[in-house]
Amino acid sequence: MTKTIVVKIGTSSLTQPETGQLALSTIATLTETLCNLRQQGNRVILVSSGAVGVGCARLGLTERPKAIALKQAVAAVGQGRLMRIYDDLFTTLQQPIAQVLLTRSDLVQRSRYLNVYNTFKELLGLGVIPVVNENDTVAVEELKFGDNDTLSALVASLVEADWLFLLTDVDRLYSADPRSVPDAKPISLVSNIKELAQLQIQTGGQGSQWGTGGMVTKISAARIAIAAGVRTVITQGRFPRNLEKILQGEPLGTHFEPQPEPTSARKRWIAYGLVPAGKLYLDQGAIIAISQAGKSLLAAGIKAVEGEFDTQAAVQLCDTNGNEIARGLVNYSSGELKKICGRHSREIPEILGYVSVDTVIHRDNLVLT
Ligand SMILES: Nc1ncnc2c1ncn2[C@@H]1O[C@H](COP(=O)(O)OP(=O)(O)O)[C@@H](O)[C@H]1O
Ligand SMILES: N[C@@H](CCC(=O)OP(=O)(O)O)C(=O)O
Repeated sequence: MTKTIVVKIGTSSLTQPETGQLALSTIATLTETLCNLRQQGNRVILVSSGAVGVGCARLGLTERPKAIALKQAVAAVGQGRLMRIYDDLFTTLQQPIAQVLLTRSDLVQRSRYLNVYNTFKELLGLGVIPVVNENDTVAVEELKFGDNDTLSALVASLVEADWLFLLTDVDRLYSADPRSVPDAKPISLVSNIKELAQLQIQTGGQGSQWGTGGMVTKISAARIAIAAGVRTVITQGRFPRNLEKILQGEPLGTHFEPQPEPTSARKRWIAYGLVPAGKLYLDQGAIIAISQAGKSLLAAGIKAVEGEFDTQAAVQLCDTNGNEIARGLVNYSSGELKKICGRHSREIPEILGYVSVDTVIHRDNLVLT
């Protein structure tokens, strides 16, 4: 049966760790594998990192730049090289590809979000393999995906993919970073989000020399994807042929089972497409009301408000320790909320001097994260 498959490959798999030069055999095998998947009738999207790494190698830089302007310049050099290599390899196998460079702002505005969706739909309908990356050269700090693990999960969620593969330089997820904890236990299956919390996985530092987020971003990517009903697998990038084996049922890598009832597309956009502009800290009663009883959020349960935002902004809903529980679109600005937090809904007209809605966030605009 035809499947939609999103494959994300990290810099650590695309380049040789010792020299930073391209790992040509890996890229060639990945190309062949993705073409095979296409020929079997699947829709395939490749999310490829490497612009900064390849740009560094091209310019003889031995470290990933920290200064933003330099990183953006280096990415502009590397992205072109990367696409050239992909296009040469895919063209050898008669497979058309397309470059899709995204920034977070492309997903924040609903009309642009839908536009991106339509473009992917057309490309996949044409049998093209879109090669996606963050548009590093123009992305501004506040509106960045920051890492391609998150980007790939958002793309998989957008196109409602069946599979998301996160290819990296370890064969699977472990209970702790196997580089520093040699007896860390391999994890083969995560059946639901609750289990993920119970596993208490340690993710150590920032990952390999050239990678960006380490395992932290892969786990949060898996959360986003499984909430959208996408089965997610973390596996080793050095052996791209394993993708076909996994699709045939071999138990390789770490599998995250998709949520049985995926969150709706609009709620996914609220939770992960939008960039939260502030935080509301909730008392225990409000947390139970929104998370267990499926209720809307009322002003009475808000203990504190953080950030400056207008009505209809996306905010994070947290417990008093700052742990995020949900996100939603507010019916009041931060200025109004600071006045009415902790107060009963019937007091709102008197405090504000005008009549407005009872709910601070209506349950239709509220999504548990
Ligand atoms: N719990 C863990 N299980 C597996 N790997 C981990 C874990 N915690 C941290 N890591 C590290 O994450 C690295 C992969 O992340 P990263 O370097 O960002 O890769 P990529 O470039 O593929 O995105 C691994 O090399 C590994 O050292
Ligand atoms: N957009 C950046 C990659 C960011 C990123 O997430 O890198 P990685 O951790 O190697 O997947 C680039 O192309 O260099």
